[in-house]
Amino acid sequence: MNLTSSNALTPEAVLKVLQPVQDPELNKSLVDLNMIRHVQIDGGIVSFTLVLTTPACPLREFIVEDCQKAVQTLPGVEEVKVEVTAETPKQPSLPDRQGIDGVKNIIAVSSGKGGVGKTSVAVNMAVALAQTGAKVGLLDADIYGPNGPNMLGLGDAKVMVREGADGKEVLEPAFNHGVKLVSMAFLIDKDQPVIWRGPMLNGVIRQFLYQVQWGELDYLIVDMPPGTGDAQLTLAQAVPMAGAVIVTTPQTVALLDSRKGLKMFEQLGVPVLGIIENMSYFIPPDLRDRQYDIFGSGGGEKTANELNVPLLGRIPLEIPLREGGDEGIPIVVSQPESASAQELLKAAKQLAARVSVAAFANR
Ligand SMILES: Nc1ncnc2c1ncn2[C@@H]1O[C@H](COP(=O)(O)OP(=O)(O)OP(=O)(O)O)[C@@H](O)[C@H]1O
Repeated sequence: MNLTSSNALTPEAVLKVLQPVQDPELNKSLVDLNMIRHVQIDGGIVSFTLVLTTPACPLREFIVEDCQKAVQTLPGVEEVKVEVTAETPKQPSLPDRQGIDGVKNIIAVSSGKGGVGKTSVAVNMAVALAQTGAKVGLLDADIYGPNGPNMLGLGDAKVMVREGADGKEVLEPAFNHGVKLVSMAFLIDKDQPVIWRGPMLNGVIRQFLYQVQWGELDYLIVDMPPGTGDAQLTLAQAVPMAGAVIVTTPQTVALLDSRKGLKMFEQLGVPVLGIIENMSYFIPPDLRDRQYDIFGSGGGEKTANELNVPLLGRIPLEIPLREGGDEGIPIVVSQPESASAQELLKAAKQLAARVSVAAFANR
């Protein structure tokens, strides 16, 4: 009997023992998903690359640990080295909707009504995703309150127009905190009221989608105007969307409006990836262990359950979040350890996970 060969530590033996380890979100074997690559053996040291479906994977440590435990059951293993990288899947294209070259996932951030913190959430989630290593763009399509540039510290930025390789005009996005940005604010005179008819808005949104040099992006976050209007319709009919996120506060009135928004996206064939409850509770700066439910509590969770969509996060009301927005340094950069920054990062990771699940479900 040849004991050495049957017990030999080989790449095949490593893949075999990793076969039952699943991606907990996709419920499929990591090996079958081609997420385990470049298995190498050097004496008792086993090394391989784990290719996740998003750099923002919320279960990264958990999956690495599962892999290490499985490989350590093989005789002769002294150490398991896992190099973690990511390849974000691209949403499949649709016959009647034209994707953007290089842009893998387009995500709308919407709210039923204004002032719920939609832009703050969109900006911070975009920056949080970039912090995990993802390539991120932000299209600020909120004509009524295009605050994206101010919140990203790009208040004085202008859209740069130049001639592309094919002689057509192309727009260069602005860039800060790891995020590429184009905003309606770049086109609007700050002192003039915005009176745009549907076709005009439609034209600008399409220009921002297709004429901007976005380059390679894992996620393009679109900050929508509040409500259910032309911008939502244009976006949903133009590009294949990974999905929409609805931002709400815990109050009943805000939640009723959110339900309408959610129904609208469903009617347009855009999956709702989740709800984010903002201003969930107030943390006083001088009493950090206290929480006050200024706008009520539990509303986001109740609505998410009722409508069968995940609640991606509950962001507290904190003064530094507002200050960060005013100063152009998002709280995930200025105070990453704060409760709201942590919750925004968690929500961004949950969102990325939902996008990956949707991309694989559509294959
Ligand atoms: N969790 C929070 N804690 C503290 N301040 C917040 C929070 N969320 C938002 N704000 C503040 O509330 C104000 C409104 O937020 P924001 O502009 O993000 O809302 P919005 O929903 O995008 O509004 P609109 O749709 O009307 O443009 C801003 O001054 C912002 O800094």
